[in-house]
Amino acid sequence: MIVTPTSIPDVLIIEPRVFGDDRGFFFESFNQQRFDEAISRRVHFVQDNHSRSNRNVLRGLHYQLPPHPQGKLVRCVQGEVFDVAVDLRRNSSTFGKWVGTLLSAENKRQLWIPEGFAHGFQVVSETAEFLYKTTDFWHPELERSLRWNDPELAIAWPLAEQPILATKDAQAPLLANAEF
Ligand SMILES: Cc1cn([C@H]2C[C@H](O)[C@@H](COP(=O)(O)OP(=O)(O)O[C@H]3O[C@H](C)C(=O)[C@H](O)[C@H]3O)O2)c(=O)[nH]c1=O
Repeated sequence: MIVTPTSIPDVLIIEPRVFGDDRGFFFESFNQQRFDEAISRRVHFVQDNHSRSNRNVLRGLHYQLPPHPQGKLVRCVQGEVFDVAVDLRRNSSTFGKWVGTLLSAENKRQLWIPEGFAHGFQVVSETAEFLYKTTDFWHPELERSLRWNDPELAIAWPLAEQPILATKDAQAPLLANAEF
């Protein structure tokens, strides 16, 4: 697999080695040993999630507060999404900065988003199915949202029209007022 740091070095793009033949394709979507080597630490995923969304749905930006922040290994297995991570680590030189990349069934790319980041995606295909592994369990009492179109973040979402949002995301606080 090819591991490429993004402009926020701890956020990694992972491209698996895909084996194609006249039957189709095979690839290892997760290998504990190779993943730990890629991020230079032992990671223990405890939960797998799967969501399906229609075009222009924007899920996020979400994160969990300490003591249960979630690291996420995300991928798109049908359709295509623009996936975004925002650095909320107070002592980080890239605090408040974001990175984004297109994840699709076609490119089979994955994004590793460490603990301390807000995460979200916008669907750019007719539908998209999104899978991700998390390093801690869901703690709804610690879950927080960050406004997707906060001018301070200035995330370059790909679709111009108003996205389809959950109420909690439409009403999410700006970074200046967020709790983290
Ligand atoms: C996150 C989560 C949710 N739920 C339940 C709670 C709701 O009844 C239902 C939908 O939850 P929500 O609207 O929060 O789903 P998303 O908007 O896709 O949330 C996710 O969106 C962004 C992209 C993320 O990175 C987060 O992991 C996650 O917050 O699933 C669970 O039962 N377990 C869970 O781990």
